[in-house]
Amino acid sequence: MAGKKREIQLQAVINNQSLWDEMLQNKGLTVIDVYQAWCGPCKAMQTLFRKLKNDLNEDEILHFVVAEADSIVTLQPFRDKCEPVFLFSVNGKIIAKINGANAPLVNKKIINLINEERKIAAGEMVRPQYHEIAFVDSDTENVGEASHENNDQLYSIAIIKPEAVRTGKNIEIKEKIINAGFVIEAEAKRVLTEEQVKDFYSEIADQPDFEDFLSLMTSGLSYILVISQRDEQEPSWEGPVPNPDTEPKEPSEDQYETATTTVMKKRDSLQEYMERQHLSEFCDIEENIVNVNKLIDIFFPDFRSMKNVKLERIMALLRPDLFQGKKEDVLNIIQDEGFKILMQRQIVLTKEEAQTLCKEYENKDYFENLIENMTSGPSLALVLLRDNGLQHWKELIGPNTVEEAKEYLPESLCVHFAMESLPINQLYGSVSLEAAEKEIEYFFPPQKVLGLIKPHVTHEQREEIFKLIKENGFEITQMKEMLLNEEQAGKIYFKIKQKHFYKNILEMLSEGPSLVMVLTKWNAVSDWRRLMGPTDPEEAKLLSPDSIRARFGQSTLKNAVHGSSNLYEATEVINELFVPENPEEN
Ligand SMILES: Nc1ncnc2c1ncn2[C@@H]1O[C@H](COP(=O)(O)OP(=O)(O)OP(=O)(O)O)[C@@H](O)[C@H]1O
Repeated sequence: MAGKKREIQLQAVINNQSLWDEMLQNKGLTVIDVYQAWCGPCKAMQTLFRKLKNDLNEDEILHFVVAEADSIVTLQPFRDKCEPVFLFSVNGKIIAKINGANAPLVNKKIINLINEERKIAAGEMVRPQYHEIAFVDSDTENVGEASHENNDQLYSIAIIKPEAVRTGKNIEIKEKIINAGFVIEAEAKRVLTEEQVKDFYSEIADQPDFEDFLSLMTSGLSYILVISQRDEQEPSWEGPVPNPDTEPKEPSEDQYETATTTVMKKRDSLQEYMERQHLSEFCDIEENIVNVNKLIDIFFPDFRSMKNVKLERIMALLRPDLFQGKKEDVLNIIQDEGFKILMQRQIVLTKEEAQTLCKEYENKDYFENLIENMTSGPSLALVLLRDNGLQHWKELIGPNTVEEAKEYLPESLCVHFAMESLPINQLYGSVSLEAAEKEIEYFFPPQKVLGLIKPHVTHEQREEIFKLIKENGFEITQMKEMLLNEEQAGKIYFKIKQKHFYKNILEMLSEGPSLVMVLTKWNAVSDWRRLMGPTDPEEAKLLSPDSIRARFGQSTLKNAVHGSSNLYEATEVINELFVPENPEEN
């Protein structure tokens, strides 16, 4: 009975409409456990609420109530449901709902909202424009606020600031985030525009040093990370679910302690974790769901659709006979099957390489012939990307030998492209995703090139160029904004220092900050030059209308971008302009 007494003190009972309306006058956050008369309030969550009440110690702005759906008209949509529902009212506005006794989610929601209330009270932020949620029948809803809560609520956004990226601190921050049990779901590297900074940090915009902050935040590359909690870290305890047929049991004091501690420890917010690690000055965390969703929409427009897709990268190979005879046919099929060809190259395999790639045939009597055949001329190596790519490629090409393929998968490419010369599958594919990554690394070793976006290019055009860079398979591994001085410009353009137009280049570069980037991919030097297009934008428009210079160049001098001419030049200039990407390795 001691437990019962505590419950009454913990949660006010709301069992008619006028008490409900009165409750909406509460200042701050009210956590409402909506219950049915026949099954009573959710006992399992009371342990958590009691703990939060004690830990947060915010009785003025944190209230807990139980509200009986059967006797309150507003709560009609929640009648006759066996699953508990928790509503969150801030200053009388119901702004969120969580279905089910999901202790971690409820815990996180309360802590976030109370932290917000504290910041608002301290004048550190303005009250967000919450939208009041609509109550819909929770059995029929499959979109809207509730699914929002269950699916999206768990994401946070981390913005690693330019200064941290410049000094290589981003590596440590990412490692710590991962080691603490969070998952980096997506990552973008961007120089934030002034508008973006003003928008995201609007709550501190009236502070005297905001202009300095603005220039720091736009001075170079920031990392924007979408972060979630790792699933397996979810505490298994959710407390006993109330059963209408039996008297609900209170957890024992022991259970109560362990369970609640688990909840509190494991679901520590990312913000709290960063503060404990003394990393918050390098990295801002956004956990407010409205802002998180806004940031995801801006920086990761494909994020939600991509989350449901298992994109896999594999390596495929057309053996020499097939490559010589039917290359176009095979490439058409690959594209028709929904694979994106990320990279491709012709390669004459060495004996060792052929032996490694043909390992599965090493006991066959034709192995020697096979190796001879494989090294006799160019093969075509491809990196393919597709949803469920590994399995789909295996099914498409079929088994290792034509004999097996005829028996088990007569429709496969193995049968379709069988060649007289050898009884094997003329197509190869990685056996696993791990093997694929190793093969890709081996056959398509990444190269770095310096890319420079010239000062005349606008922020909007930069965004377009980032898109092209990404679409063309480059990774921006380092980036910063620099007002290039004569010495730095001389290092980039050392080859043309004697040219008559060199002084014009210096003048053009002094007109404003350039954006310098390290672009990484296989064959980066020549691929970047191809993407830039011819030096003269007019010529580019004719010869390569989709190139960057054709689209954003104004003249030969103001031709939007620069790129290293060869690998040696790229390495030299990158070393001059950037600190090593991983300082601890050096
Ligand atoms: N005749 C010219 N008049 C003015 N500027 C020029 C002229 N020719 C080249 N430039 C400028 O000098 C830069 C370097 O010239 P270069 O001949 O090395 O061209 P590139 O290799 O196509 O370009 P980049 O080195 O910038 O990638 C060009 O990008 C252009 O901005």
